[in-house]
Amino acid sequence: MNGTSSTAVHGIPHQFNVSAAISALSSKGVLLPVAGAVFSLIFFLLPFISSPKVDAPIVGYRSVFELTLLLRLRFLFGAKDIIRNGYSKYKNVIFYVRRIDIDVAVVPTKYLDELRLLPISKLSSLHALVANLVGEYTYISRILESNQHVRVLQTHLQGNLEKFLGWAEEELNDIFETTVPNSTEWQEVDIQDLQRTIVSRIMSRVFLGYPTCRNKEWLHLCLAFTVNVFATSFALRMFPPFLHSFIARLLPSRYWIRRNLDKAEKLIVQLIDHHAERAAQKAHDPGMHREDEIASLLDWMIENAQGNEAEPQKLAARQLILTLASVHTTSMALAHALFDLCAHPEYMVPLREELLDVLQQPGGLCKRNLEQLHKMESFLAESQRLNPPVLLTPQRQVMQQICLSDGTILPQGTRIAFASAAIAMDPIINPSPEQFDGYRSLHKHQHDLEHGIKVNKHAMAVPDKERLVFGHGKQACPGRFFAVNEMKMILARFLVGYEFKFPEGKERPRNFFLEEYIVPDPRAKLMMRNRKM
Ligand code: HEM
Repeated sequence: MNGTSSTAVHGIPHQFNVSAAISALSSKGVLLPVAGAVFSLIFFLLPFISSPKVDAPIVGYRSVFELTLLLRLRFLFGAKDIIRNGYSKYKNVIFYVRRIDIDVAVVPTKYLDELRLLPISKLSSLHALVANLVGEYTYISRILESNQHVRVLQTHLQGNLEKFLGWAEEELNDIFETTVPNSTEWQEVDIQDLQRTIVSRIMSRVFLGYPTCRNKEWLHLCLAFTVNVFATSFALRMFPPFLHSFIARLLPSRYWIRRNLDKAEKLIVQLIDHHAERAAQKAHDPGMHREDEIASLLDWMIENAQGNEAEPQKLAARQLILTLASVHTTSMALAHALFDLCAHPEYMVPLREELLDVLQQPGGLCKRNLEQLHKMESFLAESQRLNPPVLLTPQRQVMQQICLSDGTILPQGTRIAFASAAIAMDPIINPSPEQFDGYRSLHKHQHDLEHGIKVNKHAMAVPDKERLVFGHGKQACPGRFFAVNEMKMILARFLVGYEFKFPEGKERPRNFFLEEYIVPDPRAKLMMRNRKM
């Protein structure tokens, strides 16, 4: 996946990705290592995988005679059933699943309350992410040096949500004028690619500001980096750690990660210079408003850097990591929502009516109006419930031994995760879980209101034991409030201006699974045309 080509990049993101993994695995740079993996597994890998650290059942074996190697290989494409069966059998106790590179302890949600506020020094999502992405060889381990990428979202993005959503809307207006197909005739559209284009422009506007958000080279980097990171990490995870340094040198995708980072750094240096020029202008013109200085999250990161955080190399890596966390997750969720809308067209009219009603208020797609789109939020939440990006979330690495309230010990080095997707399909939590009910969370909230519970614990961005798609606790996704509003804003534009349907003879595309990651079929398209007003 080269760093300059202008062809569309199909990628998926950790919670962050799977079509990246799928296209990555099918790219010729990775086929060889994948084939080698089988050999490697048989002869080397098994002795190197640490055995379970917690005394808990291991799920998934078909019989006592099944080889562990086969179970690990089956997890590659059969994780959904293995985890779901494990969850139905051991809902309230810890059980293990065997991934190709590690055993993961799946922990029941009864422990969430005591785990959610533990400091990162004890239980770390970052370390789990870095390990999943084989960070030492994909340069992702740089995020362990500081948490600046989380601070900027938790403080500046979250604190100025309205302003950033305003910028998002501006960018969206331009995208709909210049990029989104415009025709009164039905035409087939690669809707996943279109969503990636839209979301990467919006995120770049927020992260780097205007005009970088329209810089083709940067936009390509955003998508290529994720694909290259996933391609490299999936290939490496097939091999025992002692071979990683050797295999990494053979992987073209790893070479391209390095190139992506170098290019990003050059661009960031220009932006740092620009920031310095504006700061100098301000020194001459004290009347200049502070708002003019902070034109992007990058500006905030420069101004609020601690230690060596403002070094261009570090800022560039963090910007790409922010992109990796935000673009594919959001664009995939939007693609799923449109697939679900076509599969359940009865929702189109009520969602559109709610939207047109809200748009009677001044402010267009401002935060206040977006918050009124209750049906749309419920619909998006249902689409995510049935099509989450990851089956096991949140994931954490135990950094120091933890003793749980019932005496259960989680030893240092244990990888823990929650069976988020299986929980969402639990009929006690969500009756008739296989059925798509676009108003499910709306009805739950209405039911709560009737019983005097005013707080909306069913709001999409509020992490809850029964809804873990954005993680949970202190380390839950720091971009989730922006993400939900952004998705509503984009879906609203499509609903107002367009009609959709599946191509002739097609139905809702199935999802692909790779380990715990889920992606929509990367080949799936939609038909769209301008709506007659
Ligand atoms: C539908 C869209 C999204 C989904 C489903 C999603 C999901 C997640 C999940 C499950 C986590 C891990 C949380 C945990 O371990 O408890 C996470 C982390 C993260 N997300 Fe999101 N996310 C989305 C959009 C975004 C957006 C738009 C941004 C940026 C504005 C963002 C930034 C991040 C970052 C930086 C992290 C890593 C935090 C860390 O390093 O600990 N995400 N996300």
